[in-house]
Order: sequence, then structure tokens, then C-alpha cells
Amino acid sequence: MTVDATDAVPGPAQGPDGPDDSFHVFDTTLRDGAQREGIHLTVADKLTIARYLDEYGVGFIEGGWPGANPRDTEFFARAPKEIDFKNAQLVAFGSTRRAGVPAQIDPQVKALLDSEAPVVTLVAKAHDRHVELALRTTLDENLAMIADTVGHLRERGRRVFVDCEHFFDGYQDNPAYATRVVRTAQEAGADVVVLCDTNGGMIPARIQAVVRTVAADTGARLGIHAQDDTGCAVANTLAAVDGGATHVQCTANGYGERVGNANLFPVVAALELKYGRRVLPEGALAETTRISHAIAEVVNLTPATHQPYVGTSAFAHKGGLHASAIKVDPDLYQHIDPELVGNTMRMLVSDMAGRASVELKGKELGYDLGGDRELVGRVVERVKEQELKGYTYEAADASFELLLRDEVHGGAAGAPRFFRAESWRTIVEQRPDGEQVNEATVKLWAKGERIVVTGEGNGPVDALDRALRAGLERIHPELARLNLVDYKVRILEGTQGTSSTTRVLLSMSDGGGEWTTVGVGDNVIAASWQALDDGYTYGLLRAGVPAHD
Ligand SMILES: CC(=O)SCCNC(=O)CCNC(=O)[C@H](O)C(C)(C)COP(=O)(O)OP(=O)(O)OC[C@H]1O[C@@H](n2cnc3c(N)ncnc32)[C@H](O)[C@@H]1OP(=O)(O)O
Ligand SMILES: CC(=O)C(=O)O
Repeated sequence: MTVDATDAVPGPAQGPDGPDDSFHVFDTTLRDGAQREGIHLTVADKLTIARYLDEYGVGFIEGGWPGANPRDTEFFARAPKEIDFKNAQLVAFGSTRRAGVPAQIDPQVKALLDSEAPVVTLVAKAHDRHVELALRTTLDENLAMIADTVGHLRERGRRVFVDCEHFFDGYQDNPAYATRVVRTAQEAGADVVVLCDTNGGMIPARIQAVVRTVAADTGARLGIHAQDDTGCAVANTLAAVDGGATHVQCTANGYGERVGNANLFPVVAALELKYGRRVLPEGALAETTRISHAIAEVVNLTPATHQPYVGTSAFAHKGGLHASAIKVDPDLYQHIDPELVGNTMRMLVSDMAGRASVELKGKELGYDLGGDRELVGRVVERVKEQELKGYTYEAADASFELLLRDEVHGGAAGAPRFFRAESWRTIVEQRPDGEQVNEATVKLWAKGERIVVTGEGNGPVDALDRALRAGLERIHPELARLNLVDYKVRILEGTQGTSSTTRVLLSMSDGGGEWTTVGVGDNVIAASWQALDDGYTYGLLRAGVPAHD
């Protein structure tokens, strides 16, 4: 469903004649995004991210601050040679000249020109207090610094955007001076004057009102740069668009200084889907989830599961009532079709599930349970009973599928399996010389054969895994492809006295996909055994091995 914002004017689509300059999507992941604590990008990382952003179709990529560090300088030297930009222009970031130093001889202004970027963003002070306290110069000299630097860059053929730092705080304290800063930048030749909520303390209504007033007072083309300190950066960015801004500065996944910046993906998705404004090339919106996750991979941060539009939970439904309506029409509990942004709907099965959740989850897994109310009811009951004991199926689809499979095959005896454990045991020996030996023995039945194997490992669970795998691999060589990729343990609060329960979630991969299983027990080894048993069973099912008992 598309909801048009009251004041928004849909812009023309980006046509075959080239990029439409009437609205700018400006990305600053490589500059402001890199200011996030914990992100450290190499030049190669920056080049990779720039390729993704260009592929996605942003109009401008702010690559960093040439001259501030060797890495950013190298990025500007390499990017034009190594990337065949299809959609984006490269932007160099820097500040206005130093107080009292002519722009012609200011080394960091020279570095901006030396970067050969066709576009330059200059950060300028717009708050009188900052001019006096941080720059330690006069209000007039600050205006001269802006005019001289913009003029100098314009004379040398650069397109210039001016980021008015602390604009909204400055406007609150001294609107006349903040407005003079905008006029000065505009008159000196800046194409866009970007109003920055640098401390991120603003809220949408204030942003919209100020942008609207400044646009009317100056006639300047305005942009918005919103930090997320109130959690309103995306809303503030859209409010600025409502107020008349036609240039939005964002970062992939909202990375940025302190808590971050306006997140590129929800901003772009809102512009396209809610405002009806085409800001990306044809087909690019459907790549949103892939691009978001790919960039997260490069910066080495796990993609946030609950991120709007692109998170794996963005279209995951847990409540039974939600599922029952979704069964009729997914629109009833979704604001958009997830495919529009390259995401997918998922059903979660838990103790909050009802029949509809189980039916839809079954369908997602390839089981048609539609007609069998009794069977579906049995699955719902079993899930609820199991979750009371500590199991969790929303995170362990593979264990849920095995439970479902058992019920489909008639319950009590369960579905045919590939092996059954007669017994297992582990020994942890602490030797006098400090060495620890972890050993496990597993006794199994598979294909009518009794198998007894031992394994040694780094810990008791590793030893158990090795023994089970060694025993099964003789019969099922397909298991050689399986790897344990994640293992999580959680101690659940005891329900009786001091007793507590251990839950293990274990993820395996066969190179083509990953699955997660759950085990619950009085201790970590018992819980791990169950998760391993389900993990290998599911792996064999995926490999298409016929089950046998
Ligand atoms: C809001 C933002 O996010 S803006 C971007 C912020 N990003 C960064 O700072 C990352 C890159 N920065 C750096 O590598 C370094 O800070 C550099 C290379 C830019 C400068 O380093 P240094 O020369 O050692 O100066 P330092 O960082 O201590 O201070 C910044 C100087 O710039 C001045 N300055 C700040 N804003 C401006 C401006 N808009 N115009 C001109 N000068 C400015 C400050 O007054 C200060 O001057 P001073 O050296 O006379 O005290
Ligand atoms: C320019 C910038 O990053 C800011 O004002 O927050």
C-alpha cells in the first residue's frame, strides 16, 4: 500500500536520459559512517562499499576526508581508476579554510582539490557559539572562510555542497546568523546548503518548521544531515523533505558518529514507497536487503535483525492472531510486500502460535497441513508443552520441522530417523601436569548395525560431536560436508527451587544453507546432545538421504 505524505511532491522518475538532479540521495557511509566506534575500514573495504552503493544507485558517495589520513587520500586516488561508477559521483569532504589563512594556501583545501573529486562537501560552522568557542574567531571571519573556500573551489570547477554544522541548534540560539551562513554559502556558489542536526537532538516537527522557514527566507536549495541521538534521524530526514529539502544525507544501516546517522535504507524505501518518488534506478529497491547485508558484512558487523525493511525480523510474524489474518491476506499485518525491498515474510512458531501459524510455517517448509485440524492442533499443543520446558522453536526451524515431521508420521513412534542413540557418555579428565583430556563414547544403532565409537575434543561437547560424527560418517558419508557454525548456551531460570535448565542452540551448514536446532536438558552436555542429534538428522534429510530405522 502506498501512502502519500501530505506535503510531499512526487519527483520525476530517473529516466533513461541520465540521473535526475532534482533530488539527491547522498551517502556518507565512507565518511560519517566510518566515524562509528568499532568500524575500521581499509581502502579495499571502502572500494567494495563504494561499488555496492553505486550499484544500489545513490547519486553521491562521500568517500572520506582527503588529506586527513593516508587511507582516505589513497581511496580518492584509486576509486576513479578501479570503479566504473554507473550512478554515483564521488564526493570529497573537508572543512572551510582555517581562520586567517587564504583558501589558496590552506593545505587541507589543497588536498580537496588534489583528490580530483568532482564534488566537494565543505563543513562550515553555522552556530555562533561554535564560531566563538571552537573556531575561536569572529562571526564575520567565519562567513569569509565560507565564501572564500566555496568561491575558490567553484573557480576550479568543483561542484560544492556546504554542510552547515550545528545548524538547528544555531538557528534556535541565533536565527539571523544561521540564516546568514546559508545565504553566504549560496551566494558564493554552493549548489546545496545542507542543514545539519550535528548533535542529533532535534525532533521532526521542529526540523520541518525550520527547513520550511529557511527555504522561504533564502530560496537556497536545502539538504538535510541528521544524526540519530533522539532515535529520530530517519523521521527528521523525511520531515526535512516535507519542509522542502531535496538532498538527503544518509549512511548504510545508519552507521555513524555516536549512535549513528539517518539510515539510508528506510529513507530511500520511504521516499520510493510512501512518497511515490523515484530516487533509485529501475529495479534497485528490490536489492535493498542484499545491499544492506553485504555492507554489514564488509564492515564486519552482524546485520541488525530488527532493522526496518531489511532486518530478518522485519516481516517475521509471531502472534497467532497475526498469522490467522495473514493466512487470509498478508497485507493485513504488513505495511508493504517484503519482496519490494528484497526481503521475505517468515512465520515464527512459538508458544504464542495458533493453528494458523503452524499451517503457514508448515507451508513455508513444504508441508500442506491445511485440511487436518486434528494434526495441526496436536503440533500447536506439542510446541506449547515443549516451550514450557525451555525449548524455543522460533530460532530453531530445523527442530520444529523434525517435530512436525514426527507428528505428520503419526506422533508417538515419530518419523523414521537415520540413527538412534543407545547411550552416550563424556569424561573430562584433569591431569596432574595441567593437561585436560575430553573424551566421549557414543553407542548408536543405524541401518540395523550397532556402532560404538569414541572421540576426543577441546571440550566435552566437541568430543561428543566428534564421536557422533565419526560413528555416522561410516554409514552416511554425506555428513562430511556438515560443519558446526554456531553454538549458543543459555541457562534458563529454574522453575522449581534452585534447579535451572540449560538450552543449547546449534547451527550447522552444508555449504548450501544453514539450519538451527535446539536442545534442552539439566546440563549443557545433555542439551547439546539433543541439538546435535537434531542437527545431524536434519542435515541428512536435507541431503536427500532416505530415512531408515
Ligand atoms: C560533524 C562532523 O562529523 S565533521 C567531520 C569530523 N571528522 C573528523 O574530524 C575526522 C577527520 N579529522 C582529522 O583527521 C583531524 O581532525 C584533522 C586532520 C581534520 C585536523 O587535525 P588537526 O589539524 O590536528 O586539528 P584538530 O583535529 O585538533 O582540530 C580541528 C581544527 O579544525 C578547526 N575547525 C573545525 N571546524 C572547522 C571549520 N568548519 N572550518 C575551519 N576550521 C575548522 C578547529 O577549530 C581546529 O582548529 P585548531 O587546530 O586551530 O584548534
Ligand atoms: C557534517 C556532519 O557530519 C554533521 O554535522 O553531523
